[in-house]
Amino acid sequence: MRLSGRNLKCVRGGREVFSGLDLSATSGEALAITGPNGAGKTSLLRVLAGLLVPAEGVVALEGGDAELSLPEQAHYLGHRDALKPALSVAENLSFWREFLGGETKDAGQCLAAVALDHAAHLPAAYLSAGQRRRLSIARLLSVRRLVWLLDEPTSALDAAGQALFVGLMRDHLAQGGLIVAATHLPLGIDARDLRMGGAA
Ligand SMILES: Nc1ncnc2c1ncn2[C@@H]1O[C@H](COP(=O)(O)OP(=O)(O)OP(=O)(O)O)[C@@H](O)[C@H]1O
Repeated sequence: MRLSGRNLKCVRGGREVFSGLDLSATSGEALAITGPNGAGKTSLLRVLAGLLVPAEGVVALEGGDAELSLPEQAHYLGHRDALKPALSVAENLSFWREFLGGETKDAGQCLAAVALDHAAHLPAAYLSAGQRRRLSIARLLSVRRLVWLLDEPTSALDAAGQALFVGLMRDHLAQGGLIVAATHLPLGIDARDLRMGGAA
């Protein structure tokens, strides 16, 4: 499987954020998108996730499921956690499993994998920032999708949470997944670097 972007151009608010951008990542590989604030890292991830239409260029996924679009085969983890505060931890995960569909893994195991099983019945509104992040990561585990598009995935995670996430990313790559992650911090796994320019 290979995710690629060719000659991508992104315009936001009438201003060009990037242009002529090429990238690729294959199964088992991680690509770290780095660069200063405002360089366009989030914008690029949103283009790959199908949430923003590029002004020029194409995004393609080769070797995936021909019957599904790229967004249907990708998890997009934004830098804000997409959680419903009134629902419990377990209910949030159930919501995502129903919404995303496809092959799922046992919810209890996924919560245990991010060390949140003890909080399954707690409303998401009561979670700390790091716990919210862990619950968002549980979504990646809960519904099997091979492409992980991650925006600052380790933000708010403590040292134990970061170590745990490194293990989960390694497992994902070993199982044929691929990762594209925008980050200001080292990901903790072997990754190719895509450096974006631009000023804050
Ligand atoms: N909805 C929008 N309308 C207009 N401009 C926007 C919009 N969203 C983002 N931008 C602009 O696009 C540029 C790139 O933003 P983006 O969030 O992609 O950068 P980034 O590299 O992820 O930054 P950071 O490291 O701060 O997260 C910035 O100049 C930003 O102000």
